[in-house]
Amino acid sequence: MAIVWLDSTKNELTKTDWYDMVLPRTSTIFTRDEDEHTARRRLWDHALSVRNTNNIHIPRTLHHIKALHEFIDKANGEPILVNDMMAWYTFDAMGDLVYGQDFEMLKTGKWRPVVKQQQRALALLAPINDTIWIVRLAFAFAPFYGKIREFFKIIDFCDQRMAERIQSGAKKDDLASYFIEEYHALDGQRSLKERKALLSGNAVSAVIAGSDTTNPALTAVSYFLAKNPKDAEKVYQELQGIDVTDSIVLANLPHLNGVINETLRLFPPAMTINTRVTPSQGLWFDDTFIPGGIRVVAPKYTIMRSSEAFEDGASFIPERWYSRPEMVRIRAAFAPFGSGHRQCAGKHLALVQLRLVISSIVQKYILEFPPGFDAESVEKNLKDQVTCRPGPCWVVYKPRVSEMKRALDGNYSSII
Ligand code: HEM
Repeated sequence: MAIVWLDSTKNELTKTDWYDMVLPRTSTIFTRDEDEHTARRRLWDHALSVRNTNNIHIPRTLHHIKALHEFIDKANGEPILVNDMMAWYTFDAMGDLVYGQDFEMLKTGKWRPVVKQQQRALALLAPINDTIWIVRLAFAFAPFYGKIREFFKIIDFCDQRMAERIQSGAKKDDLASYFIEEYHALDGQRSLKERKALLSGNAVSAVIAGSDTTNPALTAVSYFLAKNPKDAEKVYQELQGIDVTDSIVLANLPHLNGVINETLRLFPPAMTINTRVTPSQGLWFDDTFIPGGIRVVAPKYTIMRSSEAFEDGASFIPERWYSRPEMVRIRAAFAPFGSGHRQCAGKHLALVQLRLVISSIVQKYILEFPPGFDAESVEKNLKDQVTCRPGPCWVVYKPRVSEMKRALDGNYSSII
């Protein structure tokens, strides 16, 4: 299976020049050197370990989930543009996780200009993803030109937050503390310039890799829940009598996790980005010889919808993940987080966040599309812009209490 082969330690595929995009900055995601990757990855595996995620990062997230509910309540039943709301939630939560600083977009209900600019810059970069040398040239010779300047602003923004974080000297349990520790630990082994590039690369990787992926996943799951009320109801039934802040219990709810898997399968946040290049001597993939220096990609969007791997692959069927396993023909084809030694370092954090946010929302609200809204447009307008961008998705969140009250009122009036 191509997805697994791409990052198998058994072959010598390496990352393409796409990963040079933010040079001289580097990090576990941006380095193309395998030994350097192993060394840098250790820090991320430690920082985002299951233990740290459950004990440190997730308790911080609960505060942002509360802000998300307050935002929904403020809308008072008016349609909400889910794409914006989830972008604000994920950037606020990642700002806190990385720097111990809430970006407060949910609270203000407004974009931080720098985050909006970064999204626009990624949209611009998308069509020239495979010719990253054009982007590098533009970065080198026209850094102050329009959209390119916008891309740099998010980097400057992350660097400024990191500088503030270092200056404050505070000992915090955020991700920055791990990056700063590494910065100091490499003193004497690496030049100051290299250490600064690593510090900056780590901060940018954390904010972008952590937010721009969880954000489309949460938008897409809201779309599927509004589109498939029976599935939302099944999740609601599973949540009866359980503590929706208990991430261990949530990990074992079959329909909730089926909904998440189906969302990540049909709208994979990283649709095609992980490109690799073949070694100079070339290599075999099954019976196909691929010469050296060729870029290869296993596009998740296409593979995860294929009928070879999934029966009725284009349909949203959460049951295939628990009661209808015959509908998953090739299990290894499901790899929204990548696979092997380069797979997502934040997989556990992302899954726990998705389970917490979705279950807390389903427990409290019924999701519906506003009258006249063309729901199919969310999928029709889906774009691959480094990460996945669902089309604008408008949803009304009806509090379940008022639903219950309406039903009761109805009963009373029929009795009277
Ligand atoms: C639903 C959410 C997420 C999805 C689907 C996802 C998916 C992926 C994928 C496919 C890769 C491989 C990219 C490549 O090789 O080019 C990756 C790498 C990575 N992700 Fe995620 N990600 C998610 C959330 C997160 C979160 C919350 C973090 C936390 C900061 C994170 C941090 C990283 C890092 C550091 C890497 C680089 C790993 C390495 O090369 O060693 N991701 N992610």
